[in-house]
Amino acid sequence: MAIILDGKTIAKKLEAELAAYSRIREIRLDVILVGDNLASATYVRNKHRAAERVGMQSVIHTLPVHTKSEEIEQLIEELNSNEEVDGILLQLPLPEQLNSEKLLDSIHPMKDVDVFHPENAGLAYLGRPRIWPCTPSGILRLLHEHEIDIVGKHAVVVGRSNIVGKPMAALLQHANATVTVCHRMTKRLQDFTRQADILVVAAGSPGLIGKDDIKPGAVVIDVGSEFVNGKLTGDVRFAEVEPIASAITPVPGGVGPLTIASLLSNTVRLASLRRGWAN
Ligand SMILES: Nc1nc(=O)c2c([nH]1)NC[C@@H]1CN(c3ccc(C(=O)N[C@@H](CCC(=O)O)C(=O)O)cc3)C=[N+]21
Repeated sequence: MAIILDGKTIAKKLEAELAAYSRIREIRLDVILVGDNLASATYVRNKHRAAERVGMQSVIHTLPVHTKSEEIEQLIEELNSNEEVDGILLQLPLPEQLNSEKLLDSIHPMKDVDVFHPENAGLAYLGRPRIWPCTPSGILRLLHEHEIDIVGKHAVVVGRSNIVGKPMAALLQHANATVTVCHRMTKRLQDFTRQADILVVAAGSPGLIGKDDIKPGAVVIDVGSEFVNGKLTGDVRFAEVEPIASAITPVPGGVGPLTIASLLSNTVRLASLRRGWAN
């Protein structure tokens, strides 16, 4: 029987802290959503609602699927130079005609809430973070709130994306874990995952991890969130892993809500750095 790491409850707690701050300062997050990807629309709506709950201004720019790169660049340019805008998030994935890297690079580093800009990523990887990407920082908060010790533990991260896997590994290392990173080319994945005291699965591969892939007593963090037959499905087969793990996140209700709370928190942080409110 594992402890269920309830992301919703901790997200609420984080939101309460942020709401207290939003009462003193006006903070604004702008989200750009291109195309009509159903999952993206859901996540963007969740972000908008969370921002409203904490009293933050949230503006969503919904653009049609065939929008030209130049139009998005122009919008980003406007938001970059608009003093009222504290954070800019370009929702991924983008339609295939668009160059994500180029567009993400054009977001001003002081408004880059996702930590995609090389300057922010570089600072974070050097251990001098302005902010950490939303999902990794949410996961660290989750571990911290449940008093799960990280120091000296073997953390295994499955996935090496710029938004989750890479920064997750860096952040765990920063928190003094011993870190192994696995990915789709890893041979004998199970040999690695079975050694994990803390297993973070961010492969985007529904049901990838089962009971034979974990060490009894492991802490299992499931970052997977794919719609399978209309149902949000994680990378971990929860029902079979839960009895063996010591703690596990559910999907939904685990990492997702904390990712959003961290997004709001990152927006506040960048606002205070940019506007000189930082203490
Ligand atoms: N530039 C960018 N930044 C992102 O951070 C980003 C992105 N693009 N593209 C897509 C992924 C995915 N992502 C999620 C956010 C919230 C939930 C979430 O709220 N999940 C809820 C439930 C979702 C639902 O209502 O069905 C939960 O797990 O309980 C999930 C996934 C952010 N992403």
